[in-house]
Amino acid sequence: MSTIQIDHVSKWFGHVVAVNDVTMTIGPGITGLLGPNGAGKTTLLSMMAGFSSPAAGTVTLDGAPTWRNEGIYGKIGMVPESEAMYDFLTGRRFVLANAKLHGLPDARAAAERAIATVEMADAADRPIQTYSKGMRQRMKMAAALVHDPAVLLLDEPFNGMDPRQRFHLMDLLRRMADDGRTVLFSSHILEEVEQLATHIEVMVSGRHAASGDYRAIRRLMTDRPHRYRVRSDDDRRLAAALVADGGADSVTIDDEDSALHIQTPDFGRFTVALARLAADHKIRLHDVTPADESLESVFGYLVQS
Ligand SMILES: Nc1ncnc2c1ncn2[C@@H]1O[C@H](COP(=O)(O)OP(=O)(O)OP(=O)(O)O)[C@@H](O)[C@H]1O
Repeated sequence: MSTIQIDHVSKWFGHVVAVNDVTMTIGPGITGLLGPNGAGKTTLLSMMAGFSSPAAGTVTLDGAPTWRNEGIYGKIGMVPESEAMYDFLTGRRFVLANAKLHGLPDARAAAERAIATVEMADAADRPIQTYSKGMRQRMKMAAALVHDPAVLLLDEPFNGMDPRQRFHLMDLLRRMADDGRTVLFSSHILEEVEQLATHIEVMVSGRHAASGDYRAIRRLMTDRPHRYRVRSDDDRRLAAALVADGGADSVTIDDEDSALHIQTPDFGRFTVALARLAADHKIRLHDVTPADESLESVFGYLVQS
């Protein structure tokens, strides 16, 4: 089991601060590195992989610096976003070349194993230029997995994939994580991260904006309004009670949806008040659903702040 520690890391290109004093820990399981274009995700990944140096701070893998440390290449597999792949080679030769670069004792067997893992054996003798986007991505994965690394870093791996390819790659990454690997993938697509990651790190404009489970991130932002959808056996009486209580910014009765839509500045106080008011007025609550706990809205708040 491996852990990457990023400690007060900054990196700039001329006047552009790509990564600004970022500290985070990436452990086993699947972590989603989320942020809009230009947030600094690729720059951070390349420092984790040991491809570039931090201008300030340190990036370590299991305590050893990733920069200028050949030893870490045996532990990390990186799937870059770029499409460059020596298109004239067959998939098999491409993966085998990577196995040889790693100096593996039985490069051929390692390449075959990696190709089988990504389920590309049938297409392995075709030139890469004949592959679809999803097939290329899988061969890039095979090349990154050829030395059986403990850490897998993927830069925007789902870009340009159709839903079936996306599903396949998600399944593969879950299997990698189940084997105890540390898997980190970057994305600017909220839905991808929400579906796959057990842990999320959010970058906005080079800064580390949030960390953790996305619901927990949402709750941390207590100064933001929270929206709930509440269904009960008497929505009108419940709405009146909530308005009288004063804990909500707005209460709307949605007849079409047969629900109340409530916005409150303090979710902790609201959830306690809601249960108390329902009991006091003998109103049965059918369900209480946070209406804005999708990653999309979390991200929206973070980008605004
Ligand atoms: N080699 C470079 N030279 C100059 N500026 C760079 C270089 N690499 C990155 N940048 C700048 O650093 C910032 C962060 O870029 P980075 O590629 O790390 O972001 P990102 O979150 O990966 O975005 P994307 O999803 O668009 O790749 C951007 O403003 C980018 O223009």
